[in-house]
Amino acid sequence: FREEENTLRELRIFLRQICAKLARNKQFYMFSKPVDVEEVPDYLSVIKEPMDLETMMTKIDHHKYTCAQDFLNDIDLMCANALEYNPDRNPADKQIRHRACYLQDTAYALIKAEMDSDFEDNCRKIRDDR
Ligand SMILES: CC(=O)c1csc(NC(=O)C2C[NH2+]C2)n1
Repeated sequence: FREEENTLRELRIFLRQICAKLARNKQFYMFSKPVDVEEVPDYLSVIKEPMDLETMMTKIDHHKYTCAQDFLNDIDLMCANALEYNPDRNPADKQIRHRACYLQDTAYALIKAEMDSDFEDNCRKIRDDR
């Protein structure tokens, strides 16, 4: 199982690079840390499972992701949360929804461009066998 641990270590290194790149983008700053309930008091009454890039970086370090799709599932959650919490037609909501979709597409494109599909297939086999 040494090979499996080597594969998962390589996955974590790769996902940290993706996560850091997304968190560096100023357009995604509202996704970079958990929503501050002081600033947005009703957030947790609307969004049952919050997600953000800092939390995702911690999940990488805690070995919570065994394949890229698990990571992308949290990206999808973060995006869905933003669309749910910002449904109105006003410019502020529209901009946050646009940024959420842009973040999601960027994450998928980065992973698809830089990840070998055989590597991801191997990771999913490790996940499914566990
Ligand atoms: C992370 C996220 O989706 C978020 C943080 S603040 C916010 N929305 C607002 O502050 C108001 C604009 N209409 C509500 N959405």
